[in-house]
Amino acid sequence: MANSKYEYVKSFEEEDEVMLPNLIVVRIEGLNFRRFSDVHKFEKPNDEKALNLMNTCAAAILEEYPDIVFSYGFRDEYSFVLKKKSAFYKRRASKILSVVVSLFSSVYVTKWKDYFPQMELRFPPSFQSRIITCASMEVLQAYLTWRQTDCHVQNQCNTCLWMLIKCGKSEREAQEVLKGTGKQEKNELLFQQFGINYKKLPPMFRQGSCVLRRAKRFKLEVEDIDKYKDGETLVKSPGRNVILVHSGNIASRSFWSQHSCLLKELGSFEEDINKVKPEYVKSFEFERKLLPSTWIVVRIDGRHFHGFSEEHEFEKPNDGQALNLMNSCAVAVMEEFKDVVFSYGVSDEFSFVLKRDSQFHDRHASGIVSAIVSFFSSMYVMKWKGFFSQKGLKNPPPSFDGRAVCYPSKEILRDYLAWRQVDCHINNQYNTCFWMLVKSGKSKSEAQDYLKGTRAQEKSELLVQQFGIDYQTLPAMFRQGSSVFWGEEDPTESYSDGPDGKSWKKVVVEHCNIIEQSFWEAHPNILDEEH
Ligand SMILES: Nc1nc2c(ncn2[C@@H]2O[C@H](COP(=O)(O)OP(=O)(O)OP(=O)(O)O)[C@@H](O)[C@H]2O)c(=O)[nH]1
Ligand SMILES: [Mg+2]
Ligand SMILES: [Mg+2]
Repeated sequence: MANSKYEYVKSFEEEDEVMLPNLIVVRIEGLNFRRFSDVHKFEKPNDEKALNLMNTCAAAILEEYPDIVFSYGFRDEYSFVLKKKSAFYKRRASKILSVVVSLFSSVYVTKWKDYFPQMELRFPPSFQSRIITCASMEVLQAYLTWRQTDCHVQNQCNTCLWMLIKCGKSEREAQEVLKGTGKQEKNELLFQQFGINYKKLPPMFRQGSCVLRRAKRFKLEVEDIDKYKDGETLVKSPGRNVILVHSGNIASRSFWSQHSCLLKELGSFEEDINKVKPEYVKSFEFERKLLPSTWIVVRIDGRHFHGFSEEHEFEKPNDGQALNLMNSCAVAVMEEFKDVVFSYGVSDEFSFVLKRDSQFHDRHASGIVSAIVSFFSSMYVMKWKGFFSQKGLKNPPPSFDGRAVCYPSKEILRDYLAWRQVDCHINNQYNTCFWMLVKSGKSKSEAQDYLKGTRAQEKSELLVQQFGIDYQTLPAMFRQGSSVFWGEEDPTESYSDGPDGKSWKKVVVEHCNIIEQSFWEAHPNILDEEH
């Protein structure tokens, strides 16, 4: 399809394929979870229900993405390991980290009430995610050991801390008591002061949780079984194809060899390790930064929304409510992330423009993309009922992929937005014709053939002549997409706080031509770098 002079903006997109033979791990972590767990009154130091909710989300990820063969999590983090030869999203880092965090977030919201029936979700949970590349099985082993050691250290420390707080110390005093104490001393403190034998605490708290694929010939009646195999605890089966296991050393040869799918899809470890090389840890913490002083655009796009819209019976070719739901989530993104200065949405996608000098997540691509995608996904599920009161959300809940691209000048940024709006126009005109033909009795392939090679002008005429539709009179939202931005001051209305202390403004949604100069002249503040 001919697609305008603006298409050159695609050349600013960077390749981010994780090359073979690197193994791909995605780690997600709760954003602002301290506040989230306070507001939702999680038990300290471990809330069993919250941990099981995390495990359920991990299980949903394994059920939905067959390339993920192993996952390990504790507290508010989870790591997902893709099989060795995975071609998931062509091994593109940004796509992979975003669809994982997106689905995790939307499942978290969907399943919330199963674990917290008495507690309303007060605000959307958000997670950030990143890719860790492991050049060999040895590096993967080091990564898993590092995470499980962290689980242990954090849990022991938090157990002491909260016991001290529960018996009257302030958080600061408790931290003072624990300063400089080793593993052994902490165990003794727990035993002597509180009669707690650390080793007897639930395995899920001490060891974290693994969700992995069920072996094909898995014969046990899992729900009834507590203990199986050496020192591992199989709690229950959180999904049809996956099992939940707790184990003291997930990066040991023996654990690996007990789970044939790990050996098959990932390979084996040469020997057991008990120390992680510092240079490996450094590599696990590495993150790519986006170029300074460039406009960052994060574009998100619904995953398999063709199927999702069919399943939820969206109106064709445009469902006003579905689009309004997308817009409402974009408004929430702008209110939450004050560095986002403009958003443009069409169909199942939204582009978020961050101001040129934004320091959001230190300009780390994965932090920025995942924070926005995760927040948007949680919001979408939370707001669903408000837009589709008669329709339940089916399983699996929706997810979005995302990527960040830098544009070096305002002109190129505007060409990017023009590219999206031209795309909106082309697709909408085509889809309007296509569905009118189908509704008038043609089969889908007949309609496709009929429209093949037709130009804009011919499509316009077809609509007028055959269906009496003047394309220009169709709703502006369908033809122009939706532009979301901080509106100008209007003292007659009530407003929420604007970006960077500029109060008395509110986010508005308009459907207008953003290709023409006039829009930007009328709204000089949007891309004003003095923000
Ligand atoms: N009926 C209906 N369908 C919509 C609407 N908005 C989006 N869609 C569907 O969502 C699809 C979005 O296109 P894509 O993003 O290219 O396709 P996708 O199925 O989401 O696939 P991926 O993005 O590659 O995962 C469209 O082809 C439509 O089928 C709507 O308002 N009504
Ligand atoms: Mg899509
Ligand atoms: Mg799309």
